[in-house]
Amino acid sequence: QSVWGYDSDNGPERWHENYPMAKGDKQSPIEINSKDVRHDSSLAPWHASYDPGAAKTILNNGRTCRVVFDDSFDRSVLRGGPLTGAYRLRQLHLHWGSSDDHGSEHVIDGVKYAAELHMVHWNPKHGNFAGALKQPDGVAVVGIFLKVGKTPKPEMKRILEEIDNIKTKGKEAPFQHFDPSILFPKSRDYWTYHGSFTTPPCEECITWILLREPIEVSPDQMAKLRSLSKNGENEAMNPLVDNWRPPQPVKGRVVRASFK
Ligand SMILES: COc1ccc2c(ccc[n+]2C(=O)c2ccc(S(N)(=O)=O)cc2)c1
Ligand SMILES: [Zn+2]
Repeated sequence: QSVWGYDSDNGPERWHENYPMAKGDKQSPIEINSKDVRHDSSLAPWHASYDPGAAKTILNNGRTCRVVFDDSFDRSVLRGGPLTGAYRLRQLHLHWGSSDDHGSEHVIDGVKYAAELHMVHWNPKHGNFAGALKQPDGVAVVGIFLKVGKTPKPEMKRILEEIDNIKTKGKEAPFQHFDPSILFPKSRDYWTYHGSFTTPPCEECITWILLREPIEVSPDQMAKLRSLSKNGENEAMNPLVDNWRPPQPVKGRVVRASFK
């Protein structure tokens, strides 16, 4: 069974063969065009209250670099914005390109960012993550765009320093005392719409909250991400890059903005 990936023989164009939801009408990512966005003054601000002690490990699963958090109780939660109730932070991960001019999954007015960071939260009213995947209000993902610049955010350093310990697929390292809210940009402005996981099985259970202001990373921080391998330690190095799904059909969905 050909496991899904981002190569020509198992990439986004073929995911629907094993994961039919990939052809649904609420798929993510999407291209956001400001002219089609509707400012919604009733949208509340969002709030994250994360416990740095909830961070557990960082791992390379051959498709992304992921930081995992303890989500066994309401320890690190996201509230407000378009959400009802508190959603528990489960993991964060990234998508990036082979060069700085692309790599993000969502595209804003034609702009592709070098990378996109996803903070994944789930709604505990559905019992557990697996249950939440089956609900339209099951999951909330905060998306932060990364652009390459000269004043990199020092907080990204922490994640990228760990990269040396998880170079190959399957490698995991302890990653503790980390509060991911330090990665948030100054502005709280966001777009929100209903969509799906951007990886198989592509369930349509996600309330997306995309932050308007990108954060900056340095060229060598991007090079660090690109030094991860898709393969295991006893296999040939195969750079883990271009792990992004292209924009999917909007199909009449409305993207709302918290800002004018
Ligand atoms: C059974 O084990 C799993 C484990 C993880 C699963 C998953 C099903 C869907 C998404 N996930 C994810 O964790 C996941 C995948 C994609 C995204 S994304 N890129 O933020 O849409 C977020 C979260 C099943
Ligand atoms: Zn993602």
